[in-house]
Amino acid sequence: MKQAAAARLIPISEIFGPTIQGEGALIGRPTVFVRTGGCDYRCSWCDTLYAVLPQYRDEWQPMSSEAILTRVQHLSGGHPLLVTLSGGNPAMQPLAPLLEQGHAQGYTFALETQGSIAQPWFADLEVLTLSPKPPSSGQEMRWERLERCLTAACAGSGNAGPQICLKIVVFDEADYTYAREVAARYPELPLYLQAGNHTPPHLAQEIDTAGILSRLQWLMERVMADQWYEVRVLPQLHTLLWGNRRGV
Ligand SMILES: C[S@@+](CC[C@H](N)C(=O)[O-])C[C@H]1O[C@@H](n2cnc3c(N)ncnc32)[C@H](O)[C@@H]1O
Ligand SMILES: Nc1nc2[nH]cc(C(=O)O)c2c(=O)[nH]1
Ligand code: SF4
Ligand SMILES: [Mg+2]
Repeated sequence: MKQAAAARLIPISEIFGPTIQGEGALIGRPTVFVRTGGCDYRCSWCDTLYAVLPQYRDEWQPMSSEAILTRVQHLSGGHPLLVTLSGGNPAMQPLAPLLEQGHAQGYTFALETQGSIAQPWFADLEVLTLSPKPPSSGQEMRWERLERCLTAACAGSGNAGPQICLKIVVFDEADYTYAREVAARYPELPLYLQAGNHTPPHLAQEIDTAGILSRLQWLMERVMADQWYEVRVLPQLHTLLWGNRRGV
């Protein structure tokens, strides 16, 4: 009995907000972030390695879904709002009870994941952001896994299923070509290009905002030159506002 309860605990790296969602389809939207610990990927430029690498495990707090929701309620002053689940890879965690309990109190949920692990509870989300990793990440693309995530999100019987969107980080021409391939495979899904931050904490002392903005400019010009008019091009707004600061 004790063990079953322990199995439902979720390793939490941080819970913070309300802040604005700095990325993708919901950019600018007030939200509280719940960041789970642990990831099945090791992207070369990951900006949240403290929620990825096992060496940080001691900093992750095992929490029940009730305790997570209590913290979210405290931060939001009891006003239901959008909760963004990120990580690490939050798809590794048993989040169905959190969604159920949060929904009962009026909270809505968006999830950020790379699309490597599918969960039946994807169907209970309001928004699912799939962020398949481009060549610069050093991770191998497994299309069948992304496909399984899409199937899981659409398989729910009780509701309409989440709004699904794709978000691809672009650093260079090879990443851009990859993004075009993703768009060609999934023409029906809204796709966001996100200019990469080449100066995450483990790679630089300080953020290079000017460098990020010139990549964003290159990316916009690249998209216009291709007359690619269905895509959306964005920076990480929180990075422009707060650099590599945690908890914002
Ligand atoms: C830290 S990840 C956590 C969720 C999940 N593991 C994922 O990758 O989608 C959240 C988002 O940040 C993006 N990201 C991570 N490092 C970045 C960087 N250096 N520059 C731009 N975006 C980055 C990821 O690609 C992902 O879209
Ligand atoms: N403000 C803000 N927006 C974000 N969008 C995605 C984030 C993430 O790390 O998953 C993030 C984050 O850490 N902060
Ligand atoms: S998948 Fe996400 S959290 Fe995991 S290493 Fe890559 S960017 Fe970081
Ligand atoms: Mg981030």
